[in-house]
Amino acid sequence: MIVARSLTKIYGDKPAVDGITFTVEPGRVTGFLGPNGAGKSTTMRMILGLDRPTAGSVTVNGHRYQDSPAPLREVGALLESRALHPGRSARDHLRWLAVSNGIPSSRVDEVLGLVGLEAVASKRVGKFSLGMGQRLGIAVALLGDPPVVVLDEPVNGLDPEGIRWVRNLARRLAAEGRTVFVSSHLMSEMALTADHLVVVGRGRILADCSMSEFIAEHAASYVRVQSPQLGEVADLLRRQGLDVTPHEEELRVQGLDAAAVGELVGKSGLLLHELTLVRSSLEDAFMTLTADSVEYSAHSMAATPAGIAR
Ligand SMILES: Nc1ncnc2c1ncn2[C@@H]1O[C@H](COP(=O)(O)OP(=O)(O)OP(=O)(O)O)[C@@H](O)[C@H]1O
Repeated sequence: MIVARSLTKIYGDKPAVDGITFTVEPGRVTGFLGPNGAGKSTTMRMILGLDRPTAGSVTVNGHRYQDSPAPLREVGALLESRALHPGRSARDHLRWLAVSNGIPSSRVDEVLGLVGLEAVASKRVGKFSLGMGQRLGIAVALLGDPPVVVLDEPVNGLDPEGIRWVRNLARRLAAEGRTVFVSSHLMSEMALTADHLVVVGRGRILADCSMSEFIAEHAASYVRVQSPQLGEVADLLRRQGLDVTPHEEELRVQGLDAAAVGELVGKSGLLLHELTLVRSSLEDAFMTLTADSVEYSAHSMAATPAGIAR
């Protein structure tokens, strides 16, 4: 379990992480979601003792990471910036880490198999593609068979098969009872992977809830109704207490599902030309939630078109 309390990191006079409190529970995948610059990597670096909090604290299984007697066996991590010796093979890199952390070298071939790198285990890591490098990073994270796994943007640079593999791996690790904390700036990715979400923007928590609560609260849906008798249909539905918004040549109806709206209109003898459930995507919900927290948005670029052309 990871517990952050009022965790804060200030660079210069700018808070990168601004007093956040959250818990990452075992047995589920917790998605750490936020736009670029939201403070995800900084938070993960503090979890792993690579950055010192300006204030507040974060503990892994009850103590600070740097106080752990066997850190690699306690927390496995994939961070964005990896320090790999380019001349070393993948197997030698893992062996070196295993030996220096008291992990049996038999585990090296196990993790190479787990991440699908057996065939290139002897290749120099300097020659690895981005995707192979990500797989090696995940092999490092799993080397100590840790109960807590922290993955910073693990799908970066992966092809669709690799993305699916990471997703399944994260879910499997959680099903084994581990604490799995995965960062991403893509809601669509998290929607398929995470059971729980911690959403951050500009170093602050914007949401901390289950995936299903997030969907229920933020992904709005309505029934689109088209009819040659739009005014009468609107009156009928409003009399039933429904929330009806005229929009161009259609009505947007909230409060009942499409079938129930259709039955109501059908019973009244009014004509219907279209009845569709429209769900705003989770990506839209995430964009709306984080709109004020995005550091570099397309709007600021659009305001300076000359700058883009150069
Ligand atoms: N070493 C540093 N020195 C100064 N500022 C930093 C440093 N590291 C991060 N920052 C700033 O802190 C803020 C949060 O950065 P961080 O990398 O944690 O965000 P992130 O959510 O991981 O985003 P990304 O997905 O772009 O990496 C940003 O404004 C960033 O510019």
